[in-house]
Amino acid sequence: MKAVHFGAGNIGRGFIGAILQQSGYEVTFIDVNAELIDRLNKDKAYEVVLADETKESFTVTGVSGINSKEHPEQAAAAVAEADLVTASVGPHVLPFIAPVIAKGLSAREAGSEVNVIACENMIGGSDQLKKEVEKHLSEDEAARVFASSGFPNSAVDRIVPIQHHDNPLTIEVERYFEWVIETAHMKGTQPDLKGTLFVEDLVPFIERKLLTVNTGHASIAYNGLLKGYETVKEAMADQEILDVLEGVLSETSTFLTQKFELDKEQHQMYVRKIISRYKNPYISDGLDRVGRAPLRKLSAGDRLTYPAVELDRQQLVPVHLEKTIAAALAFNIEEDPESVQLQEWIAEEGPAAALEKASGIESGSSMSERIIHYYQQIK
Ligand SMILES: NC(=O)c1ccc[n+]([C@@H]2O[C@H](COP(=O)([O-])OP(=O)(O)OC[C@H]3O[C@@H](n4cnc5c(N)ncnc54)[C@H](O)[C@@H]3O)[C@@H](O)[C@H]2O)c1
Ligand SMILES: O=P(O)(O)OC[C@@H](O)[C@@H](O)[C@H](O)[C@H](O)CO
Repeated sequence: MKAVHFGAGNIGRGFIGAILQQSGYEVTFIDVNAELIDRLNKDKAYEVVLADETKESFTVTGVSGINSKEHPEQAAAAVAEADLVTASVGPHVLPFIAPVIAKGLSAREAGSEVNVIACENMIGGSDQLKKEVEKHLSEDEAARVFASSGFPNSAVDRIVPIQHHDNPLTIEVERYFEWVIETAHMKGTQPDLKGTLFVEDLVPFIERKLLTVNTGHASIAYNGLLKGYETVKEAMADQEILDVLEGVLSETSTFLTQKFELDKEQHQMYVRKIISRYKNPYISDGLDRVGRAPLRKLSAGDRLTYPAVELDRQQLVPVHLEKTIAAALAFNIEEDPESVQLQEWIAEEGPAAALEKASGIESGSSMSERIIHYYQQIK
């Protein structure tokens, strides 16, 4: 069986590629990073190390790579022959991998079924990828391609920080992982993927994950940076950061347990497990990585604004989410293009207009005023 995975980065190598290989797939990574692709083709294998007291490691073998910047036709040919296509490139990169996927799917043998699964931190990631792919197909081609290609949404959870090893392929990951895949939009036989959960409706799973793991993470990053910390580990040793984190997760818990009628005690256990993962002493994760792409993180359907606006609609004031949104406005990392853009908007138009542009929270609304009040306090 052949799998093609777009994005040979942290989650690609450290999670999805490893699961695919352990499930019997021969994995071809497609990436634009020449160093990674050349090394994959040279070594045909890489090492995954578990970030805990055991430091156990295993080798992912039988892998190769295609540089889609240099060889887009080879990348499309790999998609045409694949039994499964997956991606973890970041939500904003989906439009750039779509042409190759469209070309590959169009070139498949008539009726040969395949699933394309986006493994990104977003709600409806595969739906979004399908929309991007559709832009590169005529109406007739789209009807033919989508009759045999499924785009099941998925939720992926495993903390993989930025890596610093002599071998650029080596990857250190936490032992914990969760990969949930939606069956509703799947074509053909369900793939047999080790340790993966298949569910009819992904919405409760992706929202629970995004609004717990990622909202919590964002609060540690944005509030931690304000206090001069550089890593999650440093920030987690500060009681004030822990208090905001508890507050944020209590607010998203209120939203999630109501919306999905979750058992409160079980959800609390889930929250406690996530907090213990942030405290993993064997992982050093930069707050700049965790807070990266603040415009995406502040956007209306993402981890901060979405739960805050929903709670506000219920006349509940989500103080901790609002304080975290204010802290996100202050995220100022010059290597991060979205941070640069955000700071330009703030400088040119003021924080309330910048907040509205990023999140859709209307300038002059009571929520905007509270957030800007916190932002002025920070400044
Ligand atoms: N790292 C984590 O802890 C983690 C956990 C769960 C989910 N995710 C999600 O996984 C996705 C990837 O995150 P990551 O941490 O692995 O990032 P990453 O930067 O390590 O990996 C992304 C990879 O995509 C490649 N890429 C960029 N443009 C491309 C293109 N046009 N075609 C092919 N490849 C391209 C990059 O070169 C890079 O190797 C994101 O959506 C992220 O939210 C990350
Ligand atoms: O990848 P992002 O930028 O959406 O979010 C940063 C982190 O919160 C994220 O990568 C987590 O480490 C991951 O989602 C854990 O499963």
